[in-house]
Amino acid sequence: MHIAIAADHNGFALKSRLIGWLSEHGHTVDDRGSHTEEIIDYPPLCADVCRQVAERAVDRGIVLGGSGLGETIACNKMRGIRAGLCHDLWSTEISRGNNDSNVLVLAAKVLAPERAEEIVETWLTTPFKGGVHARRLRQIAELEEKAARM
Ligand SMILES: O=C(CO)[C@H](O)[C@H](O)COP(=O)(O)O
Repeated sequence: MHIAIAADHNGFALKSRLIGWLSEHGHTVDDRGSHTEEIIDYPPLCADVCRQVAERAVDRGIVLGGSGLGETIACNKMRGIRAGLCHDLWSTEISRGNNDSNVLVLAAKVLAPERAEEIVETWLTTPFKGGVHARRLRQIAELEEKAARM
């Protein structure tokens, strides 16, 4: 897959490791920054990755922060984005199987690097189940449309 990835200062080190893992596993990675451990605000990084996903310049996005909570809020403000904050394999499977998440958010201050790799692998290989979940995603998309008109 073609994946855009970004991290703030808290996620920088884990981002570097994951870029290596993704490349070793045959994925094409677009590193959108940050490129240093200097303190940086995460919302513009989230917006950039999500724009790549929404415009289909890439297949999926990955964003890393300390807790990942603010990143998840920011990403889900972007039209067409379904971002999931995943700390374990079960929620990762749900985020793909039920929610068809197109952006994965990871908490660098919570996850061991090995677990982060397992989560990424699960997230990249779990298919969307469709069915009743497709109906619910349509309902979420309708909420997004209504909110845009408010
Ligand atoms: O995870 C995050 C947001 O959800 C950020 O990494 C975190 O909020 C940055 O905070 P600080 O500047 O205090 O390191």
